[in-house]
Amino acid sequence: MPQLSYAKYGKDNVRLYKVDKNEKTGVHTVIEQTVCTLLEGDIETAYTEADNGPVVATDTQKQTIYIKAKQHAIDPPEQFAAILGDHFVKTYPHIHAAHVKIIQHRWTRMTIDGKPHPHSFFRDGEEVRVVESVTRENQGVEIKSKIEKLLVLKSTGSAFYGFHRDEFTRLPETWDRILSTEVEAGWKWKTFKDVAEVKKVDFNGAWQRAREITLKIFAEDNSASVQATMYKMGEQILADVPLVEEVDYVLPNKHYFEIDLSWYKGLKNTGKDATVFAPQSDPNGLIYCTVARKPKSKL
Ligand SMILES: O=c1[nH]c(=O)c2[nH]c(=O)[nH]c2[nH]1
Repeated sequence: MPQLSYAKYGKDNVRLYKVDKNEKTGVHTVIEQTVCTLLEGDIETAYTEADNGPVVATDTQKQTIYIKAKQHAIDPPEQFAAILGDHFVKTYPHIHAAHVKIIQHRWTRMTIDGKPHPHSFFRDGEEVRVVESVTRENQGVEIKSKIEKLLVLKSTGSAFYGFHRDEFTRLPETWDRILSTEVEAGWKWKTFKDVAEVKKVDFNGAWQRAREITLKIFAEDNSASVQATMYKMGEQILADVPLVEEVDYVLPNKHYFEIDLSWYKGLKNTGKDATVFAPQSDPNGLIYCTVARKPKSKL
């Protein structure tokens, strides 16, 4: 006899825009997000007995996002996620957990004639700021903040040598290579007991710090490998943001291949003479790591 072993449901891809208009200065500040809410609880009969009684409609969840966005700040997104989660578990006695994911898109203020423009913005890249939260009834809120889709490249300052070699190995060692990746970085906060506790945290400062650390270490580290460089990033974020328990990175290694052009009039384009490369879309390396304060388990 089959049984429902797990269920959650909600509304995904709820697009949200909020503007703050400073009446005194005329300066507008805009935030655009894509929100997902998913609810868990005593909802089995909706699946097993076609009973819609316990179903807080996904449309209701969407309307709730709009109303709460009007009533509260939506920035920082971590705080807005906690407000939404708290609402769902407190309003509906049969809902015991609320998952909220918020993707915050970039709208960067334009500089016109050397001055910040009061109400015009541009999308400076596909990078997004992401928040994933789970609020559980009487158990507080777990929050993970993330940077995703931050594309970076360095044209030197990266090596890869001394790796294991056997009969399957073809890759030559290199002491100078191009390093490029699309950063996915996440930092998991300690569990907060309620929204009041969440409101005290400087999430925007932490996001800025994590981003600065990622870029600075990427640029300045004389990289021995993706693995060694990403570990340094994780260590530094843990050192700088005390409320963070764990940092993880997922970094694809986007390869740039040398092209031998010696067939054409002896052109030199390899080793130290390499200037024209072939960027590869696939396959790519894919390197994960999680850096925690206390050792939990061996890899
Ligand atoms: O930084 C790297 N790590 C690897 O594990 C690896 N493997 C590989 O082929 N190139 C690289 N580069």
